[in-house]
Amino acid sequence: MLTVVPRPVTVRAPSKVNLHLAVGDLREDGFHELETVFQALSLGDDVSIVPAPATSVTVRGEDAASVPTNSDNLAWRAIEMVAAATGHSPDVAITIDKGIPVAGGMAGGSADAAAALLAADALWNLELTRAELHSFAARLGSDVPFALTGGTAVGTGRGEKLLPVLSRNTFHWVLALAKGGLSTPAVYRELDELRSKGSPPRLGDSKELMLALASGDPTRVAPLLGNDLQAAAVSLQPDLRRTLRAGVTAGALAGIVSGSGPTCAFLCSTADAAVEVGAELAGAGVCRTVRVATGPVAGARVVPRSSRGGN
Ligand SMILES: C[C@](O)(CO)[C@H](O)COP(=O)(O)OP(=O)(O)OC[C@H]1O[C@@H](n2ccc(N)nc2=O)[C@H](O)[C@@H]1O
Ligand SMILES: Nc1ncnc2c1ncn2[C@@H]1O[C@H](COP(=O)(O)OP(=O)(O)OP(=O)(O)O)[C@@H](O)[C@H]1O
Repeated sequence: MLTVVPRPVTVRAPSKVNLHLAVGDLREDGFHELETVFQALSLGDDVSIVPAPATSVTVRGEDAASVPTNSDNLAWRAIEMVAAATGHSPDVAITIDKGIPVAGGMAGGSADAAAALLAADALWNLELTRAELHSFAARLGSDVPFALTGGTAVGTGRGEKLLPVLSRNTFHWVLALAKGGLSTPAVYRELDELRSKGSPPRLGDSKELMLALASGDPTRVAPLLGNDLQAAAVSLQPDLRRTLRAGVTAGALAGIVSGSGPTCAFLCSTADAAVEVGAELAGAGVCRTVRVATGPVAGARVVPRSSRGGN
């Protein structure tokens, strides 16, 4: 008798940088009201799922050891959520190939959650609508909806309400990965603390940035990059100040802390400039390692079997 061996489904999801992250006041539900402009970057994670006797998570890659392999993992939670809502068994083996730094402010866990949602949709032939996927995503985390949509988008609410932004050209980034991670809630708490003690400057709206993105000119975009969480991340990890300076000294157009940090993102004028800035930063001893990346890229996508290595 012929037994049908189920084929794994693999989904690739992007990381993100916040080009503009204006943090409003703390809401009653514990979240802050945001106005943010996200850009999806080419550094990504691959998440594969295949039916198995029980749910499990295996994580591969440089930062694998610091990622939970139980039901705390956001990919596991995504599978459980879709399974419960659609009457499927959540028994799948999940494999995550991490290219996104863990606890780095680049939405790695959120990317895995978004990838797992799409993988469940494909494995179980659910044909979920974009609205249904978005609703699952928003319940999993504020950054998860953007990992599904990708591109460049403005996020409001706690970051989950998205509208696409016109962005011409490909931008070239250097990412300086830090030695440790930063906890997102701790960084938001630190910002509240800084604001209770004084009046750190607050970003305005993102209108100028939108025009610069539409022009596609990185020299217009660079001076408009801004992140209200940067002061809080630097307060918790003062070494980041040195990293930010080193990137600009190395020739980047501008540098910012990515999201809640501690990854620093440097916008460069060309692909060649990014390689040069990356090499100089790597030699300056101001970070754990560097990566170059481009943006914007697409949101979470099923990887066709023909373009997968090995299986
Ligand atoms: C820093 C950013 O990455 C910028 O895009 C996001 O705001 C964080 O998004 P995330 O990691 O998906 O965060 P969530 O898992 O939704 O929330 C984690 C915690 O971060 C804080 N949080 C998050 C989003 C938000 N708008 N306000 C907040 O204060 C809250 O303490 C919350 O309990
Ligand atoms: N699949 C996952 N990948 C990475 N971390 C995960 C995952 N699932 C749960 N976590 C937990 O979430 C924490 C934050 O990890 P993550 O890489 O998502 O941070 P981040 O990139 O700073 O998030 P964000 O930018 O969305 O604030 C980790 O320390 C880890 O304990």
